[in-house]
Amino acid sequence: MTVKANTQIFLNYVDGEWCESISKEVIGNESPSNTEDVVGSVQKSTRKDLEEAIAAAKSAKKKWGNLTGNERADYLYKAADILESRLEEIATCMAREMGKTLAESKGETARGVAILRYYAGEGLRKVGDVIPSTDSEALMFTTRAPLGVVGVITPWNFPVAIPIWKSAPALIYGNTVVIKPATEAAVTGAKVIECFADAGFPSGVINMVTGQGSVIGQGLADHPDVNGITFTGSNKVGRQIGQSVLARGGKYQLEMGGKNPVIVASDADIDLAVNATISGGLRSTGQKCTATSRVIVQSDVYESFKDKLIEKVREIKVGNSLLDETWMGPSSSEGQLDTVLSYIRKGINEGAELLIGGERLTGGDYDNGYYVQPTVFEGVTNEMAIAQEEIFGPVLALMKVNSLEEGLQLANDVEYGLSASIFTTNIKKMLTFINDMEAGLVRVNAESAGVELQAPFGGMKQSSSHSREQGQAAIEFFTAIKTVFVK
Ligand SMILES: NC(=O)C1=CN([C@@H]2O[C@H](COP(=O)(O)OP(=O)(O)OC[C@H]3O[C@@H](n4cnc5c(N)ncnc54)[C@H](OP(=O)(O)O)[C@@H]3O)[C@@H](O)[C@H]2O)C=CC1
Ligand SMILES: O=C(O)CCC(=O)C(=O)O
Repeated sequence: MTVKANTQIFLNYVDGEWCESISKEVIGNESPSNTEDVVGSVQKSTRKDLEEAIAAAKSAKKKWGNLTGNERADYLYKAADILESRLEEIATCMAREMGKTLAESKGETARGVAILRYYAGEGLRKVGDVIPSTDSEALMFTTRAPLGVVGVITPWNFPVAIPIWKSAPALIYGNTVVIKPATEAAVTGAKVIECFADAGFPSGVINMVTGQGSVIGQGLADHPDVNGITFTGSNKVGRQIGQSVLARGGKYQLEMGGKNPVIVASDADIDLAVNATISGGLRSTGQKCTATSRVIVQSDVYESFKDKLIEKVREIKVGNSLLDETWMGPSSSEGQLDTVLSYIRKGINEGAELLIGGERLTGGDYDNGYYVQPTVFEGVTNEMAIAQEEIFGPVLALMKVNSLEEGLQLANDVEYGLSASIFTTNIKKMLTFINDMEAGLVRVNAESAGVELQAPFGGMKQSSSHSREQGQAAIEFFTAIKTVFVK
């Protein structure tokens, strides 16, 4: 696309320097709220640019890995302070670039600051255990070694939090990083890397190369000097990355899609369930892997839940992500909008009943962006695409059931297993749900989205590579255990 004369061009960050790609080509990012607003441009890099970044990370890894956790923590604390001081600016950039509302963008940037501080704290926590040896004269214990160079491939839907929740643990446990942010949100990603650069990390410890997924992302996955890859994004790309890394004996971690259910039991607090369904399903325009997309309601409360839900959905204000009155912004891109609209058409064609929404929003300022109405279907059955496939948009599918058992059976009858909620006041139902729900995040009387940085995060079934990120669980991916025997 053409770059407007006043558009800032963001460079790659390699070996402590901001550099132009040898391609001399850039990619311009426009706001999905208003396509006339060009947010900035990033480098359309080549494999040669990537080679340089990986070489820099490889040569920096020994020295960085030999620092104490406390020394590494100082850099993370500095990056956190810088990000905090730029919170307003970076959140505004995120809201413009990928269409999340400004309030949510500020919340996510503050979460990035908190994650950096949390992992800085990890620098002083234990890394191993003393294990009794059968030899009375020996000392046996575990310690941990960093993987080396970690490739970080991130999506556009959390352009601050995800790059940080992957890079911060990688760094504190002694790895060096080459990050490839999602192209659609790479200007925001570059601003996050500016915070790391300004914190004075030694050259080569953190590097960023922007460009196409098939070139830079795949290049990271294929490179023999990249010891581990951590990825969040679609199942299609995730599986491909997993296979590439496995084929060369590297380590990989994949966080992918979800088709997250909420069960509303007959004894639920209905107002709570309605509010949580709306927040979990429609905030961020439904573009979260943890977003609620299936709402399974017991028949005796179905009508009252449905009426209250529709009444609240009708009140949702859709608009430009920068405006205070906006509750829901646009889809992040034209492609994403088209995907959402095509799922809505599929829902109608497959016989689901459209209760509200279903259309692209047009007229006035809407014509300059990728806006879609919040949409609710009923009469959805499990064979329908809208009950099985990740839509990544503001679309809720209502399903009526006669019992918790039937609800759980429907809830588990998908290939995904990321997040799930139940609304009930009955302890037995809560416990049954906690035991029987096939999901990595199981939530009771709380929305399906929203994870806490100090707790493990990841899915079952096709939602992840079965590892966990965040909290102290992150150490399992970013390090290898060494069992030491001393006599
Ligand atoms: N689980 C989650 O949180 C997310 C799920 N999704 C799901 O994926 C769908 C498509 O979104 P999309 O952005 O295209 O997701 P992708 O999986 O295509 O992108 C995620 C990241 O992978 C990169 N990538 C793309 N192709 C390759 C490749 N061949 N090798 C290595 N890396 C690659 C992307 O780069 P680039 O941006 O340059 O293409 C981006 O950095 C969404 O509709 C949604 O259903 C999307 C984002 C997040
Ligand atoms: O729900 C959240 O806060 C995290 C969601 C997430 O990780 C994702 O959508 O990729």
